[in-house]
Amino acid sequence: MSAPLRIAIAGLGTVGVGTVRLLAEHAPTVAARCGRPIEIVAVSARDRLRNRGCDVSMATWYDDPVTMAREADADVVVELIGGSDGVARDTVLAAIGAGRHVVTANKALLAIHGVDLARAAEAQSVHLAYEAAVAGGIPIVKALREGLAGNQVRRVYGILNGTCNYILTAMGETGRDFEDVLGEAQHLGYAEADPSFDVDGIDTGHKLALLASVAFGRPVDFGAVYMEGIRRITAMDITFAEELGYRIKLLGVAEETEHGILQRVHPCMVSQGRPIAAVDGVFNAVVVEGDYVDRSMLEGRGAGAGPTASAVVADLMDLAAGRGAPTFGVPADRLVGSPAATIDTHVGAYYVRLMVVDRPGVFADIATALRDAQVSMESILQRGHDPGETVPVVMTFHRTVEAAAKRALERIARIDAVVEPPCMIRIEAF
Ligand SMILES: NC(=O)C1=CN([C@@H]2O[C@H](COP(=O)(O)OP(=O)(O)OC[C@H]3O[C@@H](n4cnc5c(N)ncnc54)[C@H](O)[C@@H]3O)[C@@H](O)[C@H]2O)C=CC1
Ligand SMILES: N[C@@H](CC=O)C(=O)O
Ligand code: NA
Repeated sequence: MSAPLRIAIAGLGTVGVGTVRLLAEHAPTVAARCGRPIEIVAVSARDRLRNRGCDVSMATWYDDPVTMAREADADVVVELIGGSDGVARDTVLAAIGAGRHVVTANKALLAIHGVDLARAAEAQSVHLAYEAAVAGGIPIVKALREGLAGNQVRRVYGILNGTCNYILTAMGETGRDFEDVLGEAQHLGYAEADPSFDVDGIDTGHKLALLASVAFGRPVDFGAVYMEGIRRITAMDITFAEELGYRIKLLGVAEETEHGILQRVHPCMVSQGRPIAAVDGVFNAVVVEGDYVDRSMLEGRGAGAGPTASAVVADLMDLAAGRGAPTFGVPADRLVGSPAATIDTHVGAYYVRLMVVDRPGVFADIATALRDAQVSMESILQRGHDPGETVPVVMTFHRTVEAAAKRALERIARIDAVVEPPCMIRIEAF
């Protein structure tokens, strides 16, 4: 058996500890499968004395991960700290500068600096691998880069944030509202350090930008991702969605359109019959639509110590076996910038919930706003009849261009009897 692959781990939190445990527990199979053992030679975290329930006594301790990345006698630095800048970025740059491969779970870092880091890695002839950064344990980066590489991808979409899917599922099952379920989700170890990254769609946006780069062979373009989170979804919307035959999921969608590649993150209504509608709890799923494969879906746990460590170790095993690949599927200079479409060009159907004061003439005002914006209503229903009180009114719009739907909603929001900003959820045809 060849010499061990020596690794240095920066960050011993949820994912770092999961990785240490997996490597200890599966050491013989890992070594057998990649032809050499993987040995942890150095570690770094904030608190040296903390009991993490895993053994890192074989490794040299560094208080500073950047010094470790520069000086430790390691072939690979595993960055599991998090954050798009600061110490995580410095650690990765130091590792690359010292000629070491990098494995990371840090989607925020790669969504913002991915192309520059890929270029830096290529200049040093080292690899930058990040399977854990997108949909945790689901091997989607590898699937896109290798298994589906012969296809022209038309669309890639999925449930990419376990925290949001957990919250939406719990709201649906218990009838509780968003704020009630949020704290519970945060205790499970899935949430980002800043929970708004999860619930405002930013984490999904980071992952989508990486998927879109590999799927469409273009530079990572996080700035072009439209993002909307789940804060405005109520238990009432989930109940209405059920009645209409849908489930509400926070999806990231990257697709080819006549205006360019559109990357969008927002709550979606998906038909109850579609496999992705049944993906619940912390589970993620990614669907790839390609010209030859048609449709392929992968489902699995997108967060948590075990699933994320599974992806980190898979990347390490590739490196141990000499199977490095360009970060985004092709060398950074061969990624081709193509036009980015904006959300206003999106064409689809819409669910709209209004809270209105129940009085004569309101429906007529709504109908006028729709006529003026050239938006065609498919259905409308009012629950409850309580003259003078506020009641929900739910409408669905036929397929229309988003700019027109927005014009209609701006007009509707100005009607006196409409007492809250409308809640609009896009209905997906897939
Ligand atoms: N928790 C999860 O389920 C998943 C996390 N990720 C990503 O993995 C990365 C790590 O996430 P978690 O393990 O959840 O975070 P965590 O907060 O549990 O662990 C972070 C670790 O980094 C260390 N650290 C922070 N600042 C440091 C500094 N200045 N110097 C040295 N060490 C420092 C902390 O001491 C801690 O050990 C993040 O990029 C996250 O987005 C990706 C997929 C799933
Ligand atoms: N906060 C993320 C963790 C994995 O990337 C999530 O909830 O999915
Ligand atoms: Na993955």
